[in-house]
Formats: sequence, structure tokens, C-alpha cells
Amino acid sequence: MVGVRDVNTIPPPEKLYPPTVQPPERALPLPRFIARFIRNPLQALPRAVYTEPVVTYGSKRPLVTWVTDPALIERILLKDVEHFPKTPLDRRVLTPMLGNGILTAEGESWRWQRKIASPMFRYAEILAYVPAMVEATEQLLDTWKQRGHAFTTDVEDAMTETTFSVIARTVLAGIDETEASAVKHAARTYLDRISWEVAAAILRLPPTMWHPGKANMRTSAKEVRTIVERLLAQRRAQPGSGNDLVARLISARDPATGEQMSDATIVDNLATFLFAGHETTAKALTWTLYLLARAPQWQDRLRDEVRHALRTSQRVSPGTIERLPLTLRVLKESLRLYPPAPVMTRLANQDLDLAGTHVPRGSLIVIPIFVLHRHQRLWDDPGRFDPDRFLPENEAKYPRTQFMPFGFGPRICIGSSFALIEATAILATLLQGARFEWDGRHAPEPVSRVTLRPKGGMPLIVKPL
Ligand code: HEM
Repeated sequence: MVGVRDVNTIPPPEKLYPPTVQPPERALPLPRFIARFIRNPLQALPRAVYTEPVVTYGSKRPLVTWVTDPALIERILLKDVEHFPKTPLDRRVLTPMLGNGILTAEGESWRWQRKIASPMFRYAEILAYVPAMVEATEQLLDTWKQRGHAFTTDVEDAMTETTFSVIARTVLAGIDETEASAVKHAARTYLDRISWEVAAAILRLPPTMWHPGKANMRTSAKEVRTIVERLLAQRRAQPGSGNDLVARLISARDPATGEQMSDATIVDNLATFLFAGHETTAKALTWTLYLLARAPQWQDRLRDEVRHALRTSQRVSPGTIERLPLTLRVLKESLRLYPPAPVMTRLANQDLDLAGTHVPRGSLIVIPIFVLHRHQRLWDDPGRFDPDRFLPENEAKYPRTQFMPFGFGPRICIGSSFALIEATAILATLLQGARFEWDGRHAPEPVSRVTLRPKGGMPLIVKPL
């Protein structure tokens, strides 16, 4: 039986095994594999991927090679990185929305863009955005407090609103509400049907092939890019304004040559930051709130930690972030169990051997982060929620590629500091203003749609404090 762990079998919170995907015992025949893949790609991965280092799918020529061995992942993403470029699949699926920005570009173009943008994403620079992150969260808390009583709400929606509001303030100050809501809606529509496009790419069907939602995906991509183009034009007309990422991208120069980004490249990257920068962090917060609602003792400990860290002040500030080690530990355990970007892909650009498995040139390599983080050989009791795995003395024992919610190597997420600071600031602020409780029933299946969504949303009981 493939499905979500039955709610009735979930043990009490001291030993919490939150919902996961039950993999098929054996690899499924192609038609069932594809049908299940379209519903939820994670449900198509056979159990062997959770127990073996390398598993291939496909009889003559593998359609997919799943790799979950930390040493092999390090080889793919770092040591032999030139033999494992990003895939045509990634480009096909993301380019209509993101163009040739940092996430999708390759070679010299990628290197140059990454060099120009990296300084803007340094930890110290991002700390300056903490007030914007706290303000966006306080706005949400205000609307909750106005209700004056406990209520059930979908925290997935609330977190998407909040992280988008942060991105709007820090990446694109000046975006108005109508445009912001159009971008949010378009990003959701684009991701809704993305599994069709991924499945078509795995089967090497032509990019022109029709599938449900294809036209909507195209329209959504166009809509986002038009809004971003208009905003950039506005900012060009008022040079020197603001400290957001648009202003920084406009003025950034290659330190060696003085070269600046073209408008087309700025648009690609703004679309990338809008898209990659809010959905992922929203999902991290959504799953964390679920875990805290299921483990109220952890929720209390975190609330206490925040109170102490705030000292005499009322609000979370840049200085508070580093005083919240327990909060960070819980966030990491949440990122382990529910990695917001659950899958990464690479292309083998030559014939090779991976732990005794022959992988022909042109093979699609998939690093299923979701499975890596729950691999039977790597983790003790992998399905259990246990933030103490990330006590410094425990964390030091894991190879660098055993826990990698942000990827690894030269293409590691440029926004990882942004995401961790933001998730910490938002969570700490939320815990000061509300309590989150579970309704005793909802056990959402994690569904991969580029980001990891909870099936049926994430209704939780919110009690304003
Ligand atoms: C919890 C939140 C986030 C998670 C889990 C996450 C995850 C990832 C992962 C796994 C990759 C590597 C993809 C690959 O190598 O194939 C990546 C790359 C990237 N992420 Fe994030 N991300 C998050 C937040 C952000 C934010 C906030 C931004 C920007 C504001 C961002 C921008 C990017 C960009 C531009 C890349 C491409 C980097 C490159 O190829 O050089 N991400 N992210």
C-alpha cells in the first residue's frame, strides 16, 4: 500500500513520527511510475532508494539514476563537478519563468552572475533585512489578534503571504499590492502543473508537447516577467533609490572589469529571487509550525528561548538571531524531514561508474534530498522528529553531504543565509504572538512540486497570545 502513514498509528508527541510518503516496495512499471510521478514524484521512488546508495530505473538505458550516498554526492556536486552540469530538464522546466539567471545559467555566464551577486547575500548584509522580516510578521499577527479568539487557519497560505511580503520589501521595494498578488498567484499556477513538464522531460518528449496546464504555465511566466520588467524600468527612471536587491543589482560591478549586469540579466535574476526566495522559505516555516504544533513541549522551549534572547526589547532584532540556537536546531530538523527543495538533478556528461553501477553518458542523475535525509543507512530512526540530532556534537559527525537542504558545492543556494535568518526571525516573532495547535487529525502527505507542499494545505489552530 502506498500512501500516508495512518494518523491513528502516530505515536504520542514524545516520539513523534510526522507524516511521510510510503514508497512502493518495488520499482513500478513505466505507466504506473509516470501516473504516480505526476501525482507526487516522491511516491514513485521505490523503497530501495531509502536503503541503497545508487538505484537506477529503466531496463535498457536508465531513465533515472537516484544517488543517496554522501561520498558520491560530494563527487557529483564538488570533486567532479565539470562532469555533472545542470540538466536540460531543469532548464526546460524553469527557463520560461527564470530565463538565464543564476539558478538556470551554466558556464561562464553563471560564474560571472554568481560572482556579482554573492556579496549581496552575505550573512552580515542580510541581517540588515531583519526589521523588514519582523514587520511583515507583525502585520500577520495583527490580523490574527484582531479576531480576539482561537481559530483554524491554513498556515501554508499565511506563510506564503508573509515570505512574499518580505521578498517584496527586500528584493523589490515598490511592487504594489495588485502586482504582488499577481506574482504570487502566477508562481503557484506555474508550480501546480510542473510535474507534467518534468515527466515529459524525463521521457524525452519534445518541449512543444501539450499537457494539462501548459498554457497556464506559459501565461504565468509571461505575467511575472512583464511585472518585473516594468518594475526595473521604474527603478531605472529613479536612479540611486533604495537599498533592496534591485538597487544592488543595478549598481553591482565586476570588481575586476567594472562590467555591470544587463537589464535582461537583472530581470532573470529578480524573477529568480522572487520565485526561489519566497516559496521555499514559506514551506520551511509551514512544516516547522506543523512540527511545533505536534510537539508542544518543543514549542514551549522555543518560546522561552526567544523570551530570554529578546532581553529587554520587545522585538526580534538582527542581534537576536544568533541568540536562538534551539530555534535553529528545530529549523534544521524540519529542513531534514521536509526539505523545501526535495530533489536536485544533474546530467552525467560522460560514461561513468557510481559505486559499481554503470551510468552511461547523458543519464539523468537525481539526488532526492528528501530520501537522503531519511536514508536508513545514514540516520538513526530517520522518520522521528528529533532536533537533538543537530546538537553541535552530533552535527559534527555527519558528512557535509548527508544533510544538505540548500544543495552543496559551487552551486549551493545563494540565499541560504537569507532563508535561515528569515525563517528564524519570522518564527521567533510568531512564537511571541501566537500558539499553534494540531487538530488531532491532519497528517498531510508531503508532495513535491519543485517545492515540498503539504497535501490539503496546513490547517492549524492559532491561539493569539
Ligand atoms: C529554505 C529556503 C531555501 C531552500 C531549501 C533552498 C534550496 C536550494 C537548493 C537545494 C539549491 C541548489 C539547486 C541545485 O544545485 O540544483 C538552491 C539554489 C539557489 N537558490 Fe535557494 N533555497 C532557499 C531559499 C532561497 C532564497 C531565499 C533565495 C534568494 C533570495 C534563493 C535563491 C537561490 C538561487 C539563486 C540558487 C541558484 C544558485 C546557483 O546555481 O548558483 N534560495 N536553493
